[in-house]
Amino acid sequence: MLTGDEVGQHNSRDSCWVIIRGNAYDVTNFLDKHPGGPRSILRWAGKDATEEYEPIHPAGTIEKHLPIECHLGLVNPSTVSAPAQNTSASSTQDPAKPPPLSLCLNLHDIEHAASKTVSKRAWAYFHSAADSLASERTNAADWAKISFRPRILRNVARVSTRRRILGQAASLPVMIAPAALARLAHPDGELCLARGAARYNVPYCASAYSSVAHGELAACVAADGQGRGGKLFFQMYVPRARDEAAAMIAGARDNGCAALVVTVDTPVVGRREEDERHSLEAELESGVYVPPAYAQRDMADAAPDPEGSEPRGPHSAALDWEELKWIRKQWGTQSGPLALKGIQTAEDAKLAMEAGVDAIYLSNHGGRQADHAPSAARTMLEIRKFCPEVLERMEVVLDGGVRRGADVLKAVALGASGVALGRPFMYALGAYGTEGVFRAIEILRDEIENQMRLIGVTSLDQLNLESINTTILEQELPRSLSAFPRVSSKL
Ligand SMILES: Cc1cc2nc3c(=O)[nH]c(=O)nc-3n(C[C@H](O)[C@H](O)[C@H](O)COP(=O)(O)O)c2cc1C
Repeated sequence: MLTGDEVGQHNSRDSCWVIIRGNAYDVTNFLDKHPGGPRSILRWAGKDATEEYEPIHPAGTIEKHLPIECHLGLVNPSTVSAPAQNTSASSTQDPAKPPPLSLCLNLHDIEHAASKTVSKRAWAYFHSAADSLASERTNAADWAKISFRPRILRNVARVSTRRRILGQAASLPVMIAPAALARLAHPDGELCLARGAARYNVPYCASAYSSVAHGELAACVAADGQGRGGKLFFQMYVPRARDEAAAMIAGARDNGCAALVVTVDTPVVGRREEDERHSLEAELESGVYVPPAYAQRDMADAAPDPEGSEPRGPHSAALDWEELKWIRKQWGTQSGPLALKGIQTAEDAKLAMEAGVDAIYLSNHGGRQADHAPSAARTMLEIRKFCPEVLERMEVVLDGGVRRGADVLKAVALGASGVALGRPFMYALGAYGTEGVFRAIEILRDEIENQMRLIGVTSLDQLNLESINTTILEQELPRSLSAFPRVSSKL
């Protein structure tokens, strides 16, 4: 059995050992492969890193990524000193009690409860958006620019909210968007989302960076013990190495994921200043480096790229339409649809169609990637104006700034089969765990049903462009695009 002192001697970039759950690991050769960058590991070189590691890594991560010879064996616990710096920044404990869940009447109330109760680190990660925050603000503002054209006297005693999303039956036109690292805010993490998906039969698109193992999520989504069940989709960030990408795709298939959603708006991670600021402030306060939950900055200490100046982020910045063909082949056509997440222009929607993709997912990543990016509502209208054939040939889902049942219905009227929400579900699980996720879905369900009655529709397929007024947003669309020379200026 090793001692804490022995491990402590390997505390540098040249020889870096860490202790996790009582075992020592040699991570020297893994430093530059770590998706979060080497610095966040080096901070723990020679020490017990369990507290930092636990909330953000799913079970089995070490076994998957470290060759067996790097597993050094047990460390005598009586020889290991407690972590010197237990910064409140990394705490997942919730110091304040949220108000009773019954007082949350809408998703904004849940967000408010989360802002008071989740750790500062989790809040900074969930809440942050890129640069000037313009993309995030546009998302909310653009839903408000669309109004309804309510019809009356239509017998709306019974309404149906059923929908198919990425090929799967769902009880609502709602999907849980991929969002990473939920265990930063709650010990059950993404399991809370999976339970919500199972109970209410809505799809859950699990993030590649889920802090709960995908196998566990798949088992949880498949049944909630009462004969209900949802569907799990897998969101993939394409890694640099093809063998890693192939393993991810095979894993998604093995776990029975019913769709592969490839995120294409993330050649580098957006500059999320709230997240970075929290990390810097926590570092100042504690005197030790506190990594942002997830940011490009942490890559600064990675070894230089021998090939030149390609960004050192965790995802492939070299991903292109050619590489997509390879992904298409790996996933095949039997396992469910392949969707591209992060489409933001009519041109790329058309290219996706020509590339044989089954569905597009309009998104600016909740305003966390490109600054001044268009909202999904705007992109949808752009597609309708310049290449409407895309909507006949491919399913469209979208997200960004959706906070009300009315927003969901506007998106459906624009042509979306499903509408995803990211932050609201993270806030819900952060403040209230699984019950919070249940409540968030119930709020959306009630708002959707009520609004359907108030605008005179009894099923979602009755919604179309005549159900809404998009004049304000249309005025902000590009007048012409060289890729579509023969398009009229009307929708
Ligand atoms: C905390 C957080 C983590 C996220 N993680 C991922 C991810 O791992 N993969 C991904 O494709 N998108 C990710 N996103 C983006 C969401 O999938 C989604 O596009 C966005 O949250 C939608 O905007 P909304 O938060 O306004 O609903 C994340 C968003 C948040 C807020």
